[in-house]
Formats: sequence, structure tokens, C-alpha cells
Amino acid sequence: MTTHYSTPLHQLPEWLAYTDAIHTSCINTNHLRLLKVAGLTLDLSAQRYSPEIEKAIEQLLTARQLTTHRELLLNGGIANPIENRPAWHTMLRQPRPLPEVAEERNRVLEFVRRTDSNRRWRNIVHIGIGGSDWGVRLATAAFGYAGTWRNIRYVANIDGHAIEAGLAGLDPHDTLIVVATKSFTTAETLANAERALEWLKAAKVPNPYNNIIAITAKPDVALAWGVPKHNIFKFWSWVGGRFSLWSAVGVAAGLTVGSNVLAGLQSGAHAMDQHFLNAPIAENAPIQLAMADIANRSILGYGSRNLAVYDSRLANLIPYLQQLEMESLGKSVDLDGNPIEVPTGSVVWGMPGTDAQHTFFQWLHQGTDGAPVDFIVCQKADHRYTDHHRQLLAHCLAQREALLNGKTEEEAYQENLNAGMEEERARLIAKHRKLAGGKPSNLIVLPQLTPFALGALLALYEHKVFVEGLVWGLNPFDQWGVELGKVLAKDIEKALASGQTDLQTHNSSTSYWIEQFREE
Ligand SMILES: O=P(O)(O)OC[C@H]1O[C@](O)(CO)[C@@H](O)[C@@H]1O
Repeated sequence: MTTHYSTPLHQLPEWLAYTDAIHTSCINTNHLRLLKVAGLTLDLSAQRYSPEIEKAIEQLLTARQLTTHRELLLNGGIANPIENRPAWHTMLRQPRPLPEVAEERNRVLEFVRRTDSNRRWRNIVHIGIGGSDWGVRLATAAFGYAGTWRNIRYVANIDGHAIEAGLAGLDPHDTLIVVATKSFTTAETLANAERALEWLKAAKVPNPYNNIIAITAKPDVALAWGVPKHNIFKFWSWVGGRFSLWSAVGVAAGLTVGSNVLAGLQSGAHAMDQHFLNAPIAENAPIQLAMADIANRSILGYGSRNLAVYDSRLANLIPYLQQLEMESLGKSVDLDGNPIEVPTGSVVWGMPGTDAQHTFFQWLHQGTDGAPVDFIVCQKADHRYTDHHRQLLAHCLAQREALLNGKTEEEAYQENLNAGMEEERARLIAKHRKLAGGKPSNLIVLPQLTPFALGALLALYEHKVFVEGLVWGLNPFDQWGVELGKVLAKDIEKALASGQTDLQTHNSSTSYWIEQFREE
């Protein structure tokens, strides 16, 4: 068996040098550090920076063999050694992909074209979960925020309310059910697909399977389930679930917001792939984003990172990135199975701004922990309310500046006095109004919310995650942690249905609740 690391990360000289460089630097509020990539601007001015940091990053990434691993990723080598397969989502957005990828891409385009020209399917119910869900939701909300001629609904959760609401009020004869599941084994998706099939049958739709398409890496299983061959779109085991937006999984977005959206997303992502491959380390946006995140997480001890998305059309970017980052980086052993002795992937959380300002920004400004923030905003809006957009931009910049600059107690005190407060009260209130400042953040500016810009943004985060995995030494392309719960749920469900279980195998609280919830 190959051993990947002879020295653990926390003892690696290059890691120790990076740690030192971070500790001996600070955020320079007079420094402007911008990277312009694929139309996006990444402003890293509110992160620590020094020539020593730059040098340490170069040396650390050389020690971690960035060039070799990046080529492995982008050329379809075994980038996921634990599951012994490539993680080749970048192939799906190449302008000239493998013939089998091109063929499937064309099948999707042709399906969308034919369906549109027949004005077929007024309603779409997209059934899928995790990576088979969030990307499609994100793309359709981003570009269909003002509505499209087709209704689209999403059903992910096993909660029966989800499928009930997903189907309610729709005409089954004019509804296309899209079943998206890489594995075709996911309990939620299969149960919801069964309910949708029953619904079609109950409405006496002549051939209900003609109202269903499946997108999967297991076409044979979809066929055996009943989906006709011509209604099955395939992708490949080398596409990780959380990267499947780039595959035929995006078909429902094609049907609602148009094939040009899919093409635009792909070309934006491809532009970012090229940048990631070719740009020198100091100008490489995914790399610099990753290294800032690693510094904040593993060296400065921040446990989470906030996503402040100043565009309500991008609300779904938050769960999308939560899956990308937390499923990829929520690991604590390296490729050799040894514990990683520095904190790895942080919690990622957020809400669109300005809603977030009225929900949890207080905690960001004055809470004991705080968190670095990614501010994401579009320079130009697509609505006609210019004053709204001006205010939105102002809020975004203001929150970022407040986090960085803060306010001293003395400043607050003087302001209080100037506002006519008597001295003792001015002192007390100043202590409450003081903001520590010095909080790191990134600002990512999209010129406008185009499919190209969103594609580039998603690929920026994908490659950031890859680089973090490389530095920490973990495998960002598996998700073993979610398996145990799935197995236990099967056993508990059996117990709830039939009473047959060995209650000894569960802890006393679970056993108690199995008894309580058991069906008579
Ligand atoms: O597409 P599938 O196979 O239904 O899986 C759905 C999701 O479940 C997960 O495997 C996690 O349980 C994700 O990685 C994936 O996106």
C-alpha cells in the first residue's frame, strides 16, 4: 500500500513556516489586494498578507505536490485514491469533452429542444437530494427568479409533506417527473419517485413511465425500475455527487431557464479551471482563497465561515456550498488514515444580505467567537430599482468595513458626548458600542449574475476545496461519515414498522423512542 505522507502536517517544516508567517503578519487596512479572474474580482484585502506568507505558501504547496495533484485532478487521474477513481467533474465542462460526455450533453440539449418546441410539460417535479438537488435549485432560482413558463418544484426530503406539496395542484398529465440520483439507491429519492409514480397511475396517465426521466450513473437500475431507455440520461461514477450539476442532472434547469444557462455555467466553470491550472500561485484565485481559509481555520482558530450573499437570487448558493465544503472537508484523518492534528474544514453557514444583518450579524460583530465572512455581490443588478441596488451595495461594503475597522471605545465615547449624552452614561454605552474589528473577510464581485459568472464562482469554490484537501492531506471526494446513519435508519425503520429489532443494539434513549413511535 502506498504511504502518502512521511511527515504529519503539523510537523512539516513548510507548514510550520506558514504558521509562523501568519502569526507574524496582520491585516493591512491600507492594502488593496485584488485578483481578477474569469470576469470575477476577488478582493483579499481583508486577509493577512506579507511577502513571507507568499513565500511560505509557495513552499508548502510545493511540499504538497500541488502541480502533480492538480494535473491528476484535471486529467482524470485517480484524484480520489480512497475510492480508487478520478474526480473528473472538470471534464463535463470542457468545450471538447470525451465523446461519451459530448454524446450525453447533446442528448440533453436535444431533449430540451424537442420538449420546448412541442410546448410539452407545463410542470416539472425534480426529485433528488444533496448534489442531485442543490445545483439545479441554485441555477433555476438564479435565472428564473421572476418565474418561467414552466412551474418547477423540488422534492428532496423523505418527509411526506415534501412530496405532498411537490405534487399538490399539478395536472399529472402535464407533469414531467425528473428523478436525479447518481446511485439510484438513495432512500429519499426512491421513496419520492415511487409516490410520484403512484400519483401518475392514480390519475390514469396512459403510460406513466413516459412522464418520468432519470439521470443516474446506474442506467441499468433505472431501466429495471421502469424508466424507458430513451428517458434515461447517464453520468459516470467519476463524477462526485456534489459536482453533478455539470452533468445531465442539470436537465431540469435546461427545461426551465434554458439550455443557454447550462452552457454558460459550463463555460464560466471551464474558464476558472483554466485559470486554476495556469495562473501562478500568487495570482491563483482558488489557491489564495484556500490558503486564507486554512489560515483562518487551522492557524487562527476560527471554527466557522459565514457566507454573506448579497443577492437574494443566490440564496441556494449557501446550502450548495455547505454541501461542497462540509461534505468534502468534514474529515479528520489523512489519506493514510492518520489523525490530522490541525483543525480542518470549518462550519459554513449564512443567509442572503441584508436579511442576515437583521438575524445574526450582531454575533459576527460583537460575539465572542466571530467568523470570517465571504461577501458575494453583483456589481450590476437585473431589476430596474436602482436605489435598491445602491443600498444593497452600500450595506455589503459597510458591513465588511465595520467588521474590519471596528470602533474603539474612545471613538464611541466621543460620539456619545457629541450626541449630548451625560458623561457617565456616555462611558457605559461606549463599552457596549465598541467593536473589536480586525475580522477577516473576502469580497467576491460578479459583474452581473450571468450563467458564466455563476459557473466561474462555483468552480472557484470547488478548486478552493481541492487545495484545502491537498494541504490538510484529506480526501475531499468521499463521504464515509454519512453511511452509519443510513444503515441505522434502515434498522430502526424496520423496528418501527414490525417491532422486530434487537433493542439491545440501540442505546436506551433510541430504544425508548422506538417503543414510543412503534406503529400498532
Ligand atoms: O445522487 P444520489 O446517489 O441519490 O446521492 C445524493 C446525495 O447523497 C450523498 O451521497 C450523501 O448522502 C451525497 O454525496 C449525494 O449528493
